[in-house]
Amino acid sequence: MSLSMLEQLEALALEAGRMILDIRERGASVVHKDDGSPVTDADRSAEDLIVRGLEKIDPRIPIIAEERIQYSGAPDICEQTFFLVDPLDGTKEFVQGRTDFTVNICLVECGLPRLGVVVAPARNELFSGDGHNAFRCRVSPDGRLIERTAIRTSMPRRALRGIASASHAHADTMRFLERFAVGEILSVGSSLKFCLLAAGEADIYPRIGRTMQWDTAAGDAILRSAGGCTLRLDGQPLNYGPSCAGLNAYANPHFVSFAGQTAFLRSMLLSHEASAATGMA
Ligand SMILES: Nc1ncnc2c1ncn2[C@@H]1O[C@H](COP(=O)(O)O)[C@@H](OP(=O)(O)O)[C@H]1O
Ligand SMILES: [Mg+2]
Repeated sequence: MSLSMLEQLEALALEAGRMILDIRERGASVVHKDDGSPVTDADRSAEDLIVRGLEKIDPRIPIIAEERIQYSGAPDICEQTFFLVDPLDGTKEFVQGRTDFTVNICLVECGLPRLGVVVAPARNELFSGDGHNAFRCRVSPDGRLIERTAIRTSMPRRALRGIASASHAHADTMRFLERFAVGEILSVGSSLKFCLLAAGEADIYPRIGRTMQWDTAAGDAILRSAGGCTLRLDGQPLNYGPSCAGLNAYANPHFVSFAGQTAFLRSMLLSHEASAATGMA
């Protein structure tokens, strides 16, 4: 029986996750990029493995991957169909010896995140979504899927449960959470934030700060597949694809991810005039 595209992406992300854990076991070497953010040999090796795998799955689909775009530039994107790859999201957490780091692969179609896979290798977990259904899977210590459970977002409560970046939650993010009367706030590194919204463990994830499309696409695909949504602060949809020439082409605007419906989040954003009041749009 031939595997679906989602199953092939899951297998590839699991393989990359195993490689990352092996490198961590041996001791990863860390250098800092021009922007001061860390990169390790685990990021680079996992990305090479994923790119080779994606080229085998469908050589016609262009690949935008975090590390290679910095030295070889971006390929031409036709009709907004392409893979977005972040081989190791949450590199800071990885370097600090924490478990909230992930492997991310997303297929973008028509500017929308359609298929997404996020593997958290140190937590033995995989999340995925195909546009209709989302899954949380347990992974065995040798990297096999051993249990697949369907997940949905939970109906947001009156006191929203917030989730924010562990390493990059700026004052603007905290002000946003206060404005929306968020009660408890979980602090988590990497794209796991989207996955925890998708699994019903949090309600709202505002990101008032810099992210790139490869950081968010796979997690966002899973959240949307589970019934949630992601909007820019002005209430417009968050889309994927190059917005200009150069490296900033794949930078995201500020955004909010939500466990409920798009119309509800949009009316919340507009009624609170979040972007206008803070100048954060
Ligand atoms: N000052 C900074 N240093 C490092 N990464 C930053 C950053 N500001 C934003 N980021 C982005 O935030 C991502 C991590 O997300 P989070 O803060 O939600 O854990 C990083 O992904 P990488 O770890 O793949 O580089 C990076 O793209
Ligand atoms: Mg990243």
